[in-house]
Amino acid sequence: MTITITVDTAKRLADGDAVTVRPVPRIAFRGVGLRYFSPRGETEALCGIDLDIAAGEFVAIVGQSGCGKSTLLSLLAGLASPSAGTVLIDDVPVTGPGRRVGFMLQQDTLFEWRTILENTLLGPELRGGDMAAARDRARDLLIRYGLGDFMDHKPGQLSGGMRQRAALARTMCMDPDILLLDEPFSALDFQTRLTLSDEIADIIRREGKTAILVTHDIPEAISMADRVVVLSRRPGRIRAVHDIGFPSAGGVRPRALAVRETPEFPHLFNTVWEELDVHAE
Ligand SMILES: Nc1ncnc2c1ncn2[C@@H]1O[C@H](COP(=O)(O)OP(=O)(O)OP(=O)(O)O)[C@@H](O)[C@H]1O
Repeated sequence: MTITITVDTAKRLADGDAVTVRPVPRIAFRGVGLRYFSPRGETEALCGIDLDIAAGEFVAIVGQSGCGKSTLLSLLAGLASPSAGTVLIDDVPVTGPGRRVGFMLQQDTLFEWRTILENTLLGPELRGGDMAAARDRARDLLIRYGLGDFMDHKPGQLSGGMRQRAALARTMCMDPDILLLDEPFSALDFQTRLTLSDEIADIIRREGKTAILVTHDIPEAISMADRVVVLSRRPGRIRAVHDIGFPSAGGVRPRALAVRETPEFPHLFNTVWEELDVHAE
């Protein structure tokens, strides 16, 4: 007999059983569906989502507008509950917002009246605890993200890319295991977007976080992620999952550019584009 088990259940096996040990995924969607109810009627946003994401993996979600991408993130953040199925983090169902999940959004939502350091310290202030340690961590993060000289500046004195790095520092200061990135670069100009997406993917990988990026930008998804998940039109179902085999950044050219110049890129881009089915009625 061959049994596939999780690490947790390995102890219970009888001698002689052939065993494939599979670690518990950091994130699991099991048969997940979600319907919104409003005075204007019912909207089925997601249907039959089954997806495992390993610890440390970087997954991008692409799909047409309104297909349920942000809803998927809200389910993981515990801000919405599934109408069907279960969302699990380390095998534990998500029942509400928790400390393990951090958000990075399109709008950086920095408080304009607070300095960059004070913005970075917002989470620890709300959570309470050792503020001296939090201050050290915040300073260290800001230095590492290239904002060491701007800690005492107000957000209005920073460029769009710097503001997003500050927003990332604020999220990372809470040390989440999982990062949800909801179109974090879409308000930036193209050049900033390319370099910042590289920088942020590197930071997230270096710090061993598990990340889910929602984006409309196929090249961005391909160049940042380990896997690209394509959702169908609403109700969002998983249409395809692509493993991305490009090596990590490290060269002189930004990975976002280098990936676009590989021979595999056009085929992958066209495949995802067709799966998005933008012209269908
Ligand atoms: N709170 C809500 N109440 C009712 N319907 C909602 C609610 N939030 C989202 N919807 C609907 O659910 C569907 C999925 O929305 P969602 O924001 O998840 O899509 P999306 O793929 O992230 O869209 P976009 O790419 O445009 O941001 C849409 O039709 C949206 O109008």
